[in-house]
Order: sequence, then structure tokens, then C-alpha cells
Amino acid sequence: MQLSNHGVETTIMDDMMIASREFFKRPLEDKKRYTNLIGGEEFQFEGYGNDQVRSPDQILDWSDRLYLKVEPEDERRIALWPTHPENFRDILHNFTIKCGGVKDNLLRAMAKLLQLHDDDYFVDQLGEKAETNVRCSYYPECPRPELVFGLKPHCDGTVLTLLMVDDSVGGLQVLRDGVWWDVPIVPHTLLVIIGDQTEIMSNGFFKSPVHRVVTNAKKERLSVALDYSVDHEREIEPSAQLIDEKRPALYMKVKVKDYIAGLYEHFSQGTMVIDTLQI
Ligand SMILES: O=C(O)CCC(=O)C(=O)O
Ligand SMILES: [Fe+2]
Repeated sequence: MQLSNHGVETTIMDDMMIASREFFKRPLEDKKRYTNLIGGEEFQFEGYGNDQVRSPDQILDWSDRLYLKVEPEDERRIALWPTHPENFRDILHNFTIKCGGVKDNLLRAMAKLLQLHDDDYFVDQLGEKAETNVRCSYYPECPRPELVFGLKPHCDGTVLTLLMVDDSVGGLQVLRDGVWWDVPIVPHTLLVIIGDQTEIMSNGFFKSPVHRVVTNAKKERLSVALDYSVDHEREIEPSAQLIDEKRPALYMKVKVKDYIAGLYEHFSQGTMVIDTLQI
């Protein structure tokens, strides 16, 4: 879904893209100060780097990324937030605040659409310690695009993802009825990707789409995504209001932390974790 008139100023969007691009252009030595490998070995989600390597035959993606927890605000690991460009931290903070309002409005509209008793149903489900992560992805030009993905097929494990894509280079594709469709670029729109957590809570009324990023032989590409998740300590399950004899619960209850752990396990193998929860 493509969202225009979302209320996030174009300058804030442009600043975020420019600051991310500048970060990726920094010398490797500088970016490594924010590495996601503790002691050069142990993987942590936050920081700069590539996928976690879980097995020697795993196919890696052709991308570099910067992954940071932005909410809850008091859990920010500010030492991993780049200081070059100088305004990176302020820009990311402003971008997060602005997009947070868009996310809440979307979640309310979705509850309305499902005719839930309370428009705040999904917003409340997020919990006090809802987690938001930013994912800045840089896809360098790739000499053999037929051999590797920028990001392999996956569903987002989020409640939803707000995504800003490069306005001059495509690459994002969505799977629909067995066919991969290019997502068109419309500058200054925000792409909304429904995540698995919403699929579960809505008892399958909303579907989390399978998507991927293909590489490009001639051009590099950048995207910035905000991932919204329910508090990892909470459990999610289909809303009781969306279950009846005709449509029983389609998914099991699951703790978000366990779901996310399963997601990465499956992602490295190219399979889908949501399939394991189907009743
Ligand atoms: O780079 C993109 O356009 C998509 C990124 C994505 O799907 C993700 O980070 O989950
Ligand atoms: Fe994604």
C-alpha cells in the first residue's frame, strides 16, 4: 500500500535519506565503529553490517545495513548511532516521531475497517514497551544480479513497516498469485507493509505479503524502514472479536520474543515462520 498525504514533511524524508546515504558513503573503518559483530564475531541485531551467519551454506543478501532500536526511547543504544553526518541522530529522532503518528493513525483506521469495538485495539496491543527499529539498507551495484538477492523473499515479522524507497532505483517486488510484481516508485510516499503480527491479531483478515529486493548491475539503491513491533515480552493471538464458529482462530497464541527468534531462524533458511503457527 502506498501512502501519500501522510503528514511527514518532504524535508524530513529527504533529510533521512540523505543522512543514511552519507553514512554508507563513509570509509569502512568509520562504519565499523558501529559494527553488529561484538569482538568481530558475536552477532547482535543492532549496529552496522550484514546478515547473521548461521550456517556455512547460507546464501547471504547483497546488502549492507544499519539497524537501530529507536523505541522505547530509554532503550536506545546511542553509542551505535552514527555521529557522521553530524545531524544523523537528530534527523533519525525527528523521522521516528513523525512516522509514529502515521503508524497510530493507520492502526486506528485498520481497527475501524475490521469494525472492532475499540479503534485503539491495535495501538493498545503494541503495549507500553512497543519496539520500533530503523533499518537503513544499502544495496551496492551487483556485477551478477542473477545470482543473488538484495534481500531474499520474506514477510516482515512486524505489526507494520513504514518504508521509504530510493526515488530513482527500483528493486522491491511483491509476490501475488505466484507472480513477482515490481513496486512502483512514487517519490515522497511511504510504503506500508502489513507484518505477520497484524496477520495473526486480525486472524488473517490482513495478510502479510511476501516481498524481496532484486539487485541491479548498474545502480546502487537505498531504503529506510521503520519496523513496528508489539512489546517483545507480550503474547499475541487472533482478536476474540474476529473469531466465531464460521471462522475459528487460524493462528496459535505466541510470545512475540519467540516469534521474532523463529523469524530469523527461518529467514536464514529462506522459509516462513508464520506457517508454523497455522492451526
Ligand atoms: O529495501 C526495500 O525496499 C525493502 C526492505 C525490506 O523489505 C525490509 O527491510 O524488510
Ligand atoms: Fe521486508
